[in-house]
Amino acid sequence: MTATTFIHTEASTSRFARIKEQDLDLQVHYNDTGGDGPVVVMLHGSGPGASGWANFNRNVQPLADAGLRVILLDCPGWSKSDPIVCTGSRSDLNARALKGLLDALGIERAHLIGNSMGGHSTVAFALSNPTRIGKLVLMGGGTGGPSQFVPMPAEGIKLLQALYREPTIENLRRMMQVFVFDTSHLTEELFQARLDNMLSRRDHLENFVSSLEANPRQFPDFGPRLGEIKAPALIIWGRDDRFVPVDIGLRLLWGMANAELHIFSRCGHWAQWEHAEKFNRMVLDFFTKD
Ligand SMILES: O=C(O)/C=C/C(=O)/C=C/C=C(\O)C(=O)O
Repeated sequence: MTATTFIHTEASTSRFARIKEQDLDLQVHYNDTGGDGPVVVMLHGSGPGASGWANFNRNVQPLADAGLRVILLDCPGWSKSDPIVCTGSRSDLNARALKGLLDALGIERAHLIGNSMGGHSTVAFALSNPTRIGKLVLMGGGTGGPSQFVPMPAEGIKLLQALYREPTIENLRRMMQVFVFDTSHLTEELFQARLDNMLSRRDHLENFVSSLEANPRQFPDFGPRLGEIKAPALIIWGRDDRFVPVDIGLRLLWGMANAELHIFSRCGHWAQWEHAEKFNRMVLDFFTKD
């Protein structure tokens, strides 16, 4: 007899929570699935139409099947979470939202996986809530601030901002062309899903543009404070990342007390999607072994 695999879908794992944390009093959307093992929260990037599910759809099943409780938070201003204009540090705002969600769900401690903006937010959360974190996985993000080699904003970030200002399929294709290394994996279905997500929440797009106008540096440089983070951290980067260059990963490696770095070749800004199988193995190994 063969065992039946439980398939974790966006719809069946979709949940809402009211969170109150400092200045925040809003509804956030999240996905919650998996086993009764350690909790892992995944935080998505800042692209138009991004969401926890869009960023991590290749990672939920293997981690949940291994018994982890997998939570994907849609940050305020994305997907089905409430809209917001952010005039200060977006990394810290997302960290407050995460604290609010963990409190609402009665979760004391969690491993965190952050992609791009999600990496910045993970570091912000680790700095403000050091007793609430287990291990950290950071991909394509962890701190704002300069690259030593690439003019900032990087070409991908310029295309991302252009897409927010003019959310058309042409601008989406332009951004996605530099988003991943091997563009042959980008299907029409993926483009359409992204476009639908984007256009279904024009308030989010307009708020992002207003936020940038109020404060162009949404993601502060945590460089001087990285040494405060003692939690084990696995930093994963794409060699060919044209959004957040690979030397930002090196800055994290040097700055954090207990970090290791893996660089994938033939990989852009979406390591967890472009190299999903190996990424999932590495992360499971990192979470389950001492
Ligand atoms: O400006 C930064 O440092 C961060 C940029 C991002 O967070 C870009 C992320 C893009 C995605 O993850 C996406 O799915 O669109």
